[in-house]
Amino acid sequence: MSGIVFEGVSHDFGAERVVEDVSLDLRERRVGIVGANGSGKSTLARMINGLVAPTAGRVLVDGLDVSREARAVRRRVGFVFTNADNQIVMPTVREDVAFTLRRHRLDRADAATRVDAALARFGLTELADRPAHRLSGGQKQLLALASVLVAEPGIVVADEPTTLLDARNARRIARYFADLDQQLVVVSHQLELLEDFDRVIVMEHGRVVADDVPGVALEAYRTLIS
Ligand SMILES: Nc1ncnc2c1ncn2[C@@H]1O[C@H](COP(=O)(O)OP(=O)(O)OP(=O)(O)O)[C@@H](O)[C@H]1O
Repeated sequence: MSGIVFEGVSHDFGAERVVEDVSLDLRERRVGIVGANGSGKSTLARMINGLVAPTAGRVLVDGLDVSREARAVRRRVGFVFTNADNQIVMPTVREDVAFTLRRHRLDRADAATRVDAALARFGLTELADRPAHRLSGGQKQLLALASVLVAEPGIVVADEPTTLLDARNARRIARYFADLDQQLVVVSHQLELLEDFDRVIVMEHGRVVADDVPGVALEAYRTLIS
């Protein structure tokens, strides 16, 4: 059973219900999630790898219940945070990308080859020995993507991964996403990034209010916020 399944999922932060009875069966390769600020997109995305637990219902990843089998799920799901600073754990750019591979039991040469390839793919080769915390906001976003994707997780969830990128790097990421073999779930306010996705979910006040091919779903969202 591959894919991501939400079964009657709700989530409350204190007295506030921020996700309300969401049921989805996500098997498409590229799924976008859009919605106004505070509509519950990040909370929904975070439930895919157990960063947030459902208050009601359950989330399954490849048939595994995320609440019960969090470790196994986290090995399959790579999560790219909105705020890349949350993700930087090592002093330099190269070390940070390499850190993801520490559990992969690769020999040094294989690991170095993969790290170099990831750095090149995200335009970070020149910055490899720089202190990671001193990169610009956009460079940190590229680093966050490289650090997650170097491990080639089966599913990639990215929460607003292109907000700080210039047009050239945003196109670089869009092309990279288009070529990615893995399943990809992207939360974004940049609607053009999702235009050639397979499916787009529109959230409003914690509920799914549209769920369709991008042409239809994005139009519904534009109408909603206009
Ligand atoms: N840790 C938290 N504790 C309490 N409330 C929270 C927490 N995280 C989010 N919320 C609240 O839950 C609601 C949904 O937040 P969420 O981050 O899922 O929205 P979003 O659609 O991703 O918004 P944005 O587009 O602004 O990133 C908001 O009202 C927010 O204030």
